[in-house]
Amino acid sequence: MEWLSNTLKVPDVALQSAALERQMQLTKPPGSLGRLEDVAVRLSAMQGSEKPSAEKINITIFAADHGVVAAGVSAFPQEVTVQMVANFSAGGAAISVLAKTLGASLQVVDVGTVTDPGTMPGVISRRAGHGTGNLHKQDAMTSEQLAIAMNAGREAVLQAKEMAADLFIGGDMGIGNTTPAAAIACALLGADPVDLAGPGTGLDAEGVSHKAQVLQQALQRYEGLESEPLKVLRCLGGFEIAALTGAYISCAQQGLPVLVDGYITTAAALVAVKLQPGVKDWLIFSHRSAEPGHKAMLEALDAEPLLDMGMRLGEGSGAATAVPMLRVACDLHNGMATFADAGVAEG
Ligand SMILES: Cc1cc2ncn([C@H]3O[C@H](COP(=O)(O)O)[C@@H](O)[C@H]3O)c2cc1C
Ligand SMILES: O=C(O)c1cccnc1
Repeated sequence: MEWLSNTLKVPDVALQSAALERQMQLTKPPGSLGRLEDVAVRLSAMQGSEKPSAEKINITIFAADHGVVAAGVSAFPQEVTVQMVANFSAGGAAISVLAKTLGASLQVVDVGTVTDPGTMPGVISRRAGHGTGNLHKQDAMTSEQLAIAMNAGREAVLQAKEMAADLFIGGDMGIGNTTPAAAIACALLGADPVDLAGPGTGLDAEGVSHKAQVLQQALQRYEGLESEPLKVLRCLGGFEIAALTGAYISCAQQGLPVLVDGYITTAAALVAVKLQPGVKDWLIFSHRSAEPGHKAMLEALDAEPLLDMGMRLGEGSGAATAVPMLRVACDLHNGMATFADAGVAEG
């Protein structure tokens, strides 16, 4: 995993200044397009292009199972993970529909569901195991498994780069994965599980309180986690979260902008940024999940997402929903006339 410490690219400062300058010259009061302006300027700097674009989107969903489901932390049974992999492949999931709407490429990487889904169209097998160990009682994974999962993320990004994607969206599928996501956030932020555990797929208040207890017990087994992001990922994470972390670091190494999705992907982003702070420059945060603990993670990352739609699905669905906004931002940036072009008087 030496690649983890490879140098990150840095967004182009000259293009950022040029894009900012252009925004000031477009026929509108400066700043009047609000965050659409920021996003176009950031994309221009990240893509190293005077004409930012969000047309060619690569969506990769990482799917895996979680031993901690045995502790009763999800409203849904574990077999749903592999059933949803089949649903992605058949085109019936929310993200399948969104990918079609956006004309985005969609692939699924199986990083370790409990049962092997076998060969399916659009599903790549990079299995690190048959689900993680139960983080309530043991380390979630071994170092070897962590490396397989993180490499799976890197490989997906290299492919996205090869197909000249403008933007990378990572999605998650794994019943129980709001628990490792919360565990990671608690460990890295020194937060209390009571504040970060939420209903996920639909636990009631009693279920949420049980989940917080499971998290509390899991966290008690470790010390000094705040300064050890890789250990946090290995002991308290999941294969798909590790793959997403690897993918985000890889995007920063390749200079590929990322649209971060919701709760689970933000936990992966948190690990990536703790490992390599420069990753943050490549992340655009798409939406605020309805999962209550998302807010704390976003605040820790000093991130203000574009949308707040009450979504809490995962799969990359929140990020995909924000893509039209990025397209609008790019079209405005690239297509509007300047004051000089249009002969409009400046203020
Ligand atoms: C049918 C279905 C489709 C999903 N797609 C994403 N998730 C989301 O919900 C799960 C996390 O919530 P929890 O920790 O409560 O299990 C993950 O699989 C996540 O991707 C789904 C969940 C279900 C049930
Ligand atoms: O925001 C998310 O990513 C999320 C929230 C609940 C369940 N699954 C995913």
